[in-house]
Amino acid sequence: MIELHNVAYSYGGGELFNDISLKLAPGSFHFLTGPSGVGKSTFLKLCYMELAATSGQVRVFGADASQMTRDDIARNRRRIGVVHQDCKFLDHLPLAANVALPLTVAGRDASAEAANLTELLNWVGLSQHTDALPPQLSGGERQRAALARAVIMSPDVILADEPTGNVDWEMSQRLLSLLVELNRMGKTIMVATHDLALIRAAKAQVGARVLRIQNQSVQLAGADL
Ligand SMILES: Nc1ncnc2c1ncn2[C@@H]1O[C@H](COP(=O)(O)OP(=O)(O)OP(=O)(O)O)[C@@H](O)[C@H]1O
Repeated sequence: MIELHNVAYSYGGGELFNDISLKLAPGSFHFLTGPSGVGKSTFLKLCYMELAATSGQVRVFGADASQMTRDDIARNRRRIGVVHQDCKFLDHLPLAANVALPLTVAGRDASAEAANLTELLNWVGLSQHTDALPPQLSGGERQRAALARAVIMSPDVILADEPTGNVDWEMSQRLLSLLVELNRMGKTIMVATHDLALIRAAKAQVGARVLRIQNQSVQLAGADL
């Protein structure tokens, strides 16, 4: 699905990553961990082609990201659902319209897919809040709305950046179970988190692998977690 071959990345100062090689196989579930500032968000951005590798090759759905046109990148990105760390919404639009936004942006008729939208909002437990404006939602509701927005285009891959960052344990378990359910449906998942308790809880439910960023590299963590 997503492959990195000898990838390095630098924002202009020192190298953040050096010589990373990794494959995200279809249907896999990975956690990406490491201390704050180590490069988890940057790594995800390389995977969804928000950033281009300084050297080496990122291959997304079989194609070299550096050779893709802007249209290719846009088309391939629709197959990747991203849950951003800060989950921004358009505050003047109700929740349902915010979740449906990727459909609208892709030129699809959101009203024709209203049944799917209703089902999706129900799945994340937000059917009572469809008309609420984003500022009226709690942290956990916003995170679940962000997850719904990330999956509305039926992506093959879901990349989530600290999806449980600002929620309590019960809500983080609920978000985790939604991600596990998506994985069971065949989606490839990568979750960046520094929450080791969440990783342990997930390992009891799903065959997740844990990648740790350290020494400018990404390594498979052992069973010590
Ligand atoms: N646009 C940017 N320009 C320059 N440096 C940046 C930029 N974005 C991030 N960085 C730096 O790159 C490093 C990695 O940042 P990144 O956000 O990827 O880390 P992270 O592991 O996701 O952190 P956190 O867990 O705190 O979200 C940090 O030192 C950060 O300051």
